[in-house]
Amino acid sequence: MKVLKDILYRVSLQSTVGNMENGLVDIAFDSRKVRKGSAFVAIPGTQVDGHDFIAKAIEKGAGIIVCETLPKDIKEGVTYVQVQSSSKALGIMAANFYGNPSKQMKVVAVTGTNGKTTTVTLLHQLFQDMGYTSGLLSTVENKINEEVIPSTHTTPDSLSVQRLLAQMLEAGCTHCFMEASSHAIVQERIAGLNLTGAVFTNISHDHLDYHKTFEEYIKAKKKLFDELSKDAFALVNIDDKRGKVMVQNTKATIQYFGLKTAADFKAKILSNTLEGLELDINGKLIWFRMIGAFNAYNIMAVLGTALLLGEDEEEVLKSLSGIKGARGRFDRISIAGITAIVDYAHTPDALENVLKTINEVRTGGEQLTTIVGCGGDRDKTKRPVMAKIAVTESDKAILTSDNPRTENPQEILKDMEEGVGPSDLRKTLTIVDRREAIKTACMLSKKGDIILIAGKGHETYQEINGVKHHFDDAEVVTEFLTQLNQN
Ligand SMILES: CC(=O)N[C@H]1[C@@H](OP(=O)(O)OP(=O)(O)OC[C@H]2O[C@@H](n3ccc(=O)[nH]c3=O)[C@H](O)[C@@H]2O)O[C@H](CO)[C@@H](O)[C@@H]1O[C@H](C)C(=O)N[C@@H](C)C(=O)N[C@H](CCC(=O)O)C(=O)O
Ligand SMILES: Nc1ncnc2c1ncn2[C@@H]1O[C@H](COP(=O)(O)OP(=O)(O)OP(=O)(O)O)[C@@H](O)[C@H]1O
Ligand SMILES: N[C@H](CCC[C@H](N)C(=O)O)C(=O)O
Ligand SMILES: [Mg+2]
Repeated sequence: MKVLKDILYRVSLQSTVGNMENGLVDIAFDSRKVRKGSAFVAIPGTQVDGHDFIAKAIEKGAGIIVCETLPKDIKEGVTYVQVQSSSKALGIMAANFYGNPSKQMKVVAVTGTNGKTTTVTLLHQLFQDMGYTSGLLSTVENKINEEVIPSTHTTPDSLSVQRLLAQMLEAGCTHCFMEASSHAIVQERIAGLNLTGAVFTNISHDHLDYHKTFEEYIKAKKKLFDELSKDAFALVNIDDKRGKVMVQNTKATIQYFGLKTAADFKAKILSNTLEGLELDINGKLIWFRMIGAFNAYNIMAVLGTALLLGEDEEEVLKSLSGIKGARGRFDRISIAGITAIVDYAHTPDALENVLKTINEVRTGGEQLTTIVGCGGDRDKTKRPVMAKIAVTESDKAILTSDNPRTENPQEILKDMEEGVGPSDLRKTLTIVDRREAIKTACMLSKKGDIILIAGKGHETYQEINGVKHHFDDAEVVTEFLTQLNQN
């Protein structure tokens, strides 16, 4: 049995009541998961306050309570630990509980509005390809070597992070590549991690529902770099206007990557087509299977990380050149001479990048139809902006539902329509039902045309009122294009 005082190593304590030698069988931050002998950590949340469940946790057998405010009613035989931030304490306690796995592996966290999943997935594939056993924590899936563990968040809660890392270590993983979402950084889901390095891809409009202002959103991402140790590396996109801000207070060794500005890892795009990218990297001309200029940034982030981890440039480029990237990111489906592209672009910046890429690589003449929606219970201010980008950059746009969650899809679409100017109305359709929207786009397309289905990428569900219904953009478009092909 683990002992409380060991688990609290490096947690800054404000006060304690009771026996610090008490044992614990596990740690829980949800009273519903407490069992006899658990330590319960009370966290103030966005919906409720964990402190309101302390009595419930004790009733269920918790012998240790970690909290920010001590309850009035102190129970005999229970140990109370008061800390300034329970979520931070939880991260450090989780790391101690699982034996600090991140100290025995090389863990790299990637943050930024777009490109996190792509970058960590490429890194995982690259290191597997180069003969390492490595782990992955991402929006699409978590992986221990090649074993897939379903993912519920972009960055799991801190207990899950540490548990997964411990499992990775046990499976022989030497590296772990993980996404650090801004929510996770603010909520201290990565507290207690010993990072070998952190990467910044870019920052643009998203999640203002949660962070309230763009400044707060920048601050959230910057916190990752502020907290790196002096032995770590901070690899930053120099072409992003906030790149330097990210690392202005870091103790880590700063390195830059980019395409436009002088950088430690720099590339030039030689060609950009629907087949892939050709890059000039230090005079070497290399072909990659990834599509779009934004992926040149992701490739450079991956190359920089691999080199900072001590890998050989030639070997890295050889492997990287054959890698395809993450599911649902610029996935191409060609049937009946029509090209459908399924992409996870769910921010204005991502949508603009994907559409610009398509417009750069298309030959002209063909019709480009974009199907896009915006998620419910998420940043409302991006809705008109994304609709505007879709209609401006395409020949036809169909506004439809993404994951409405608890919102009325019609209301989300009304918010989106605000972004469509009068002159663009004639090329815009609004079809609430996503399946109908995809069907309509297929029926309006002919040989040579392109359909972009944006926003859901790898997702295989549509979340409506708390229920996830099976829905897969790639599956639906394949069904309708196949029907067209047969007629
Ligand atoms: C807004 C947000 O990020 N919420 C996360 C947060 O929950 P919360 O603060 O709302 O928690 P709460 O429900 O208020 O409860 C507060 C505390 O009381 C506890 N509780 C609650 C009820 C009870 O009966 N007993 C009890 O002890 C809860 O366990 C919790 O510790 O902490 C939870 C545990 O870690 C997360 O699961 C939850 O993610 C929700 C489900 C979510 O949807 N998060 C999204 C927005 C998210 O995190 N997204 C990012 C990616 C974004 C991106 O970059 O695209 C991600 O990393 O996935
Ligand atoms: N470096 C990049 N810059 C801008 N856009 C990008 C970049 N990389 C990918 N994208 C676009 O953003 C979409 C999401 O990419 P990805 O899943 O890699 O990002 P993410 O940061 O993991 O997103 P999330 O916050 O949802 O986890 C892609 O489908 C593509 O349209
Ligand atoms: N991690 C992002 C994913 C958005 C994906 C999009 N399909 C949506 O549902 O809005 C979020 O939770 O905001
Ligand atoms: Mg992601």
